[in-house]
Amino acid sequence: MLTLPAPAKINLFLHITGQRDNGYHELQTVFALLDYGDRLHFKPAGTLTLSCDQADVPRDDSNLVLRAAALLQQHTGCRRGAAIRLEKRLPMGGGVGGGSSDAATALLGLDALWDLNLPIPTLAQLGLELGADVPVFVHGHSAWAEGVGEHLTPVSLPDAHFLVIHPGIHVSTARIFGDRQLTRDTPISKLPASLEAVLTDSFHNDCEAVATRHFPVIGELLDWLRQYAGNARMTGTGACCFARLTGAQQGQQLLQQLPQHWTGFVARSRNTSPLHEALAKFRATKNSG
Ligand SMILES: C[C@@](CO)(OP(=O)(O)O)[C@H](O)COP(=O)(O)OP(=O)(O)OC[C@H]1O[C@@H](n2ccc(N)nc2=O)[C@H](O)[C@@H]1O
Ligand SMILES: Nc1ncnc2c1ncn2[C@@H]1O[C@H](COP(=O)(O)OP(=O)(O)O)[C@@H](O)[C@H]1O
Repeated sequence: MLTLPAPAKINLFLHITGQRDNGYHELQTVFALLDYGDRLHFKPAGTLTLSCDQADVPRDDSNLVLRAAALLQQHTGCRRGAAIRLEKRLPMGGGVGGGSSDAATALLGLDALWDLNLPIPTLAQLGLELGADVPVFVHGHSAWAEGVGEHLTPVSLPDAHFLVIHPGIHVSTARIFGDRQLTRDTPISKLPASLEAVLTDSFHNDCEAVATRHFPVIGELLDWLRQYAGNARMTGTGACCFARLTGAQQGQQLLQQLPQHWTGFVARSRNTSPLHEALAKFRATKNSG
């Protein structure tokens, strides 16, 4: 049995700098990986199956975990199976990359379980076919991202705690990107010098205004967070919003005061993904045994 984490991410800012002919948006962002997320359990088996502890998670071929597994089989010709159990903790359509991270963990976990040993760039290329956010989780570093999110430069962020709140709604990425009022001309920025710099006003999330118009509760959530932390912001295309904390304790206190119907978690940013740390341990144990 192999158990691996699928960490969340937050976009510390998100600038839309243009749009390609195929409709996809050019962006600039910093992905901060977090030490909180889903978990996947893998058992060798004759066929591919997926189970999940949460009723609203798709278990059919639309689940990114099964799509990742099928893509890996197709790419390598491998016909081995696995019984995969998904422990879902991240909100779906929350902008914290749960589905993309599950897909990356499935790619890397099955690569290890099936002894395929594909290079990381190959797995990231396969991941990109599943979603723009998958490569950052495959590479496993907090990163400055450009293009549609596939041009990644690892960054070293200072150790920071964040409160991440989900207002209980599902935001479709395609709906936000399809809005005519979305600002698509933010000037290109240079890689900022520090985390503090990206949490200041000149960096922002271009999707925030559109998402708040579609879902006023996101504006209410930002107002609530800003009473306690000036740097509150939405992540990705929503719906979650986050604030940098003075420490874990402040986060626990704020979670106690959370209005009804909102849920949240406190997490630390990680420069190296917990997934890659767990895989390194798995490989070390395998090689020594
Ligand atoms: C913008 C981000 C920032 O992290 O938003 P979140 O999804 O995390 O909220 C992501 O890059 C999103 O990546 P991901 O969620 O994988 O998106 P995909 O499945 O590839 O695309 C969903 C839809 O969004 C639109 N899309 C996506 C990415 C992009 N750079 N431009 C787009 O226009 C396309 O219409 C696409 O059909
Ligand atoms: N394993 C999965 N976990 C979450 N969502 C999934 C998964 N597989 C497929 N999906 C689909 O992807 C959509 C967005 O996924 P998610 O990554 O949670 O959102 P976001 O990109 O906003 O963080 C979901 O609404 C769901 O329909």
